[in-house]
Amino acid sequence: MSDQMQPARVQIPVTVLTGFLGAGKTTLLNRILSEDHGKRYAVIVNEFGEIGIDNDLIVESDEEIYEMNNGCVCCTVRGDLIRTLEGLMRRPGRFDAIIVETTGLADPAPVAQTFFMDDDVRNKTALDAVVALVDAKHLPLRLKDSPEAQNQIAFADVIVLNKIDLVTPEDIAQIERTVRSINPVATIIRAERANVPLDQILDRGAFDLNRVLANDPHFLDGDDHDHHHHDHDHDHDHDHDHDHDHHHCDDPNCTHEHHHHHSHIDELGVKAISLRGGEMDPARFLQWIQRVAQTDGPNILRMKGIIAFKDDPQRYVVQGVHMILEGNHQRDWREGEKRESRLVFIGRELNEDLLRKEFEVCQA
Ligand SMILES: Nc1nc2c(ncn2[C@@H]2O[C@H](COP(=O)(O)OP(=O)(O)OP(=O)(O)O)[C@@H](O)[C@H]2O)c(=O)[nH]1
Repeated sequence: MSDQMQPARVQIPVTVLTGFLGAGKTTLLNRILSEDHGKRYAVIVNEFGEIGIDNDLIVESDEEIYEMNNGCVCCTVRGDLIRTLEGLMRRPGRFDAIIVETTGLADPAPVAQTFFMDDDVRNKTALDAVVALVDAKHLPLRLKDSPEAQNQIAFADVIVLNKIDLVTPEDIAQIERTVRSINPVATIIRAERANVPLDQILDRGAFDLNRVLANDPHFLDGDDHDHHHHDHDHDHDHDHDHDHDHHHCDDPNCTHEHHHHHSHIDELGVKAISLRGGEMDPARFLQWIQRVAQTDGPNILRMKGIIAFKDDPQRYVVQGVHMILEGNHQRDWREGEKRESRLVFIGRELNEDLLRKEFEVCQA
């Protein structure tokens, strides 16, 4: 049936934020949520690691935030994504656009595919742009060790070359050439703390299905297996407490790599270590975390935590990428909120037992 036969529909624009671990996706999302643009966004966040820290790092706003923490959006939680989108569509008029923040290890292609595969989703939404954040400082390293980083850049319509404050002007020029060589057509915007003019990333109508099909003629094929996946998801929810969420990807029926070079997280050798404890001694904790960033930094793709310091009325947020570490007070602990400390390391060859022991010793 030709599209002309269909009655005109209002399609809700969807922006997909991609980019490797720590590249600046949440920073950009927080800008979008904080800026006075008069639009209402529904935000869907998918996170790697089971403690759910990302959701605590998103600024408070009036927007509706939906969390998907049961796996990686590019594989097992695609069914969740479709269900969440369908739920949103049942309440039209509550928001003007949708933003999907993917995990740093996600392949954006199957996420984008979702907006074309499912009839209901396809009719009611329009993929507006895939926006990729790039960490200018760590990109050369990422291109060597993480094929996902390259996929994310290759698939993007708009690329935010972020963290330019951490590199020299000569480096930026070189990195921009590298990015350009991976993706010759995307718009590239340089940024510090993702300070891009929002009209350059939102409501762009930048997603180009024809370009995607030219690169991957199978982009719109193979719905069967995906349906199988949807049925499959919930069998695995109990896996949740294992060291990380991605083992279900070993499902022999998972065919993403078939079309999309999806490298499994296990193949990347990336592991998430989630630590939980009580109140921490500030001096001991800060000294320890700085030492860890120094000694284990090369293996730490991402670190983030929310720490309850003894006698401190505010939550302390600590986060890092490799050897770069940041810490800030965030907000007051709420009445009745459990004063616990949570810390996640995502990386390679990390000594879980040792990190766990040392973390415990930092407790007050
Ligand atoms: N120096 C510097 N730091 C930045 C910049 N943008 C973000 N950061 C910091 O980099 C870290 C990661 O930023 P996020 O926005 O959380 O990155 P993300 O892509 O959401 O990370 P994941 O969700 O873990 O994949 C945080 O500590 C940020 O404060 C920048 O332009 N310059």
